[in-house]
Amino acid sequence: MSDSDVTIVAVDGPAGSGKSSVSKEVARRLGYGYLDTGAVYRSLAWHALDRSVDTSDATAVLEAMGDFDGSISLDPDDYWVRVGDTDVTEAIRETRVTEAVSGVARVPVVRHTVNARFRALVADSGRPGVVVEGRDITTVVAPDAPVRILLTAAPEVRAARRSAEVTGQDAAAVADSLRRRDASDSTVVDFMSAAEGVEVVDSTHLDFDETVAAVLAVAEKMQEVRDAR
Ligand SMILES: Nc1ncnc2c1ncn2[C@@H]1O[C@H](COP(=O)(O)OP(=O)(O)OP(=O)(O)O)[C@@H](O)[C@H]1O
Ligand SMILES: Nc1ccn([C@@H]2O[C@H](COP(=O)(O)O)[C@@H](O)[C@H]2O)c(=O)n1
Repeated sequence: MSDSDVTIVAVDGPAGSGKSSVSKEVARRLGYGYLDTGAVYRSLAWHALDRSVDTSDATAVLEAMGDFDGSISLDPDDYWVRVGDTDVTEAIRETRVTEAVSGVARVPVVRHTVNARFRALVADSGRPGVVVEGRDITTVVAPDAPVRILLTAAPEVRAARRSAEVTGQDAAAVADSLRRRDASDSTVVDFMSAAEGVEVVDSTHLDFDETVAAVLAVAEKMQEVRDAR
């Protein structure tokens, strides 16, 4: 990714830390594209479930990947995710997909394949920069990005924010779901602590606008440091 002229703002963090909503707004403010890498893993999980594949079976997941025809918009103002001709933007947020996605994401060949896709999407974005968010963007997908941020918030705050948007699910169930997904995902990549050179933005005591401002300030500072070298 470092060969591309496109500036990358890499944002990682645990489930519900605000990566998608904050990164999308940061992309708008910077005039950048926005790449939601979790949505790509989710669309692959949706596709596997659509094929009635057992997503804990790595061989079956790989087979399902063979005819996966996914696409994603990098426009923060016109965001969509598709599998073939089917718009799955909403469907990939369903609980059944959320529960299955970690199984898909733990398959090494899957990760390798989608990472190559992420790099191509950024390089071909036609934008001066792209905010790329996920779990391993600062460490694996774009370790040389000029801006690398770990976006965190206390577990109970993340659970409260997520349960406020999920109607019909109690707060304890939401907290448990976030905890289980983080535990499972953490066995594959470390996104709970910042790698060397990665700046932490902790939004526990920040509202949404303050968090966007904090990320923009860190991005500006890191970009200046890089430019001064
Ligand atoms: N600083 C903040 N203050 C208040 N609410 C916030 C803040 N940051 C994010 N939110 C809200 O928290 C919820 C979770 O955010 P978001 O979906 O962006 O997280 P995420 O890290 O992308 O989650 P996931 O990993 O599950 O996809 C959303 O409702 C979002 O609007
Ligand atoms: N870089 C990434 C991004 C995501 N994942 C996996 O996808 C799941 C969904 O991601 P969200 O950001 O939409 O919550 C996530 O739980 C991981 O299993 C990943 O492995 N690497």
